[in-house]
Amino acid sequence: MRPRLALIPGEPAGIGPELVVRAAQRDWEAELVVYGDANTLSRAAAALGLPLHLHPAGSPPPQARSLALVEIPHPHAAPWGQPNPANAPSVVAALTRAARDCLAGTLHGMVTGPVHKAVINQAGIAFTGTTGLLAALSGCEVVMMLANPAMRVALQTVHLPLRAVPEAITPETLTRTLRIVDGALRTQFGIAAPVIAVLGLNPHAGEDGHLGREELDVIAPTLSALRREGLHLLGPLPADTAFLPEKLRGVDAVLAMYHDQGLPVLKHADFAHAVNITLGLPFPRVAVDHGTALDLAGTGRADPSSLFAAITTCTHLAIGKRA
Ligand SMILES: NC(=O)c1ccc[n+]([C@@H]2O[C@H](COP(=O)([O-])OP(=O)(O)OC[C@H]3O[C@@H](n4cnc5c(N)ncnc54)[C@H](O)[C@@H]3O)[C@@H](O)[C@H]2O)c1
Ligand SMILES: N[C@H](C(=O)O)[C@H](O)COP(=O)(O)O
Repeated sequence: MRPRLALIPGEPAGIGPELVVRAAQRDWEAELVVYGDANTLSRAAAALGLPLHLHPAGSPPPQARSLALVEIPHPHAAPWGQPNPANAPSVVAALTRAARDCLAGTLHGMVTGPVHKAVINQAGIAFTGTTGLLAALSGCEVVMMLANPAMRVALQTVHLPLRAVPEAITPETLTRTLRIVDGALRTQFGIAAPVIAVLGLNPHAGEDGHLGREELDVIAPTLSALRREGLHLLGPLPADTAFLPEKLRGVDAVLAMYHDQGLPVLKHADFAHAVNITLGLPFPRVAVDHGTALDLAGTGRADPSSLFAAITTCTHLAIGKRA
């Protein structure tokens, strides 16, 4: 089966459009259908001095390396590096249409470029990220997991202010997260008995309650209950040493309690080849691990490796290969 995947450039003033142009220079195992704005993509191709061939989705490609396009126009041609909130509704519409087509089964997955959360909120659209949008559209509980050749890191809490994190870690939410991660590692990644290393929240995993009680009161008892269900869980582990290479040996994923507990380590280990996978959806969704990089937009200096890894990962997930 040749999977058909949506490819969504994201914020038009960022590096997403030029990364899509870079992807268009290659042959892919999957059929890529861009949900985006032809004018923005053509401007990105001109900025890079690269060819770009687009044809309407549903019609046969007129030549090799032509990308199918579902046209979702942006009302403003925003200069590179200067997002315009007036484009936010069409940015969100591209994500929404692709997700609906995945849910309807006409697409086998979606690959998303970077969006600018603040600009979308400035437009009056409440938006914590594409992951949250997809959870709402699909009615599914989801977990964000980033992965690169060095490690996989899933997040218990994602785009929350730090002060809201402790109260978001409850036996119920932690149980739900760990069941989703364990289930996805088994079914999507083909790992028969996955081992998940669960980090503590506090320094030194709470130091027996002297530096915080979340480990004793919430995390440890939840892990004990889930171990009785057959999950292979380590922890709660002190986060400062959990990522040492010898500690990661035999670990299939790390569960971090909050965004910046886990992601800086993963992005430091290999920013270029990391991807962001949404677990728990009925279709694969894989995103780049980086943001809109407004400082680089239009310069041709943005590295397309994460987008390429996202396309490959989504293809493998869509055809049921181990990723
Ligand atoms: N997948 C996503 O949609 C996604 C992911 C992360 C951040 N964001 C959003 O992007 C916006 C900007 O975030 P930020 O500035 O914190 O992070 P960023 O990733 O956009 O930029 C951080 C640094 O990394 C560099 N960088 C990023 N991607 C690069 C690439 N492909 N090649 C070379 N260098 C690259 C940038 O130039 C910058 O110096 C925010 O709104 C954030 O929420 C979106
Ligand atoms: N937390 C993600 C990262 O650091 O890469 C990113 O902001 C993207 O989130 P969404 O997939 O929810 O847009």
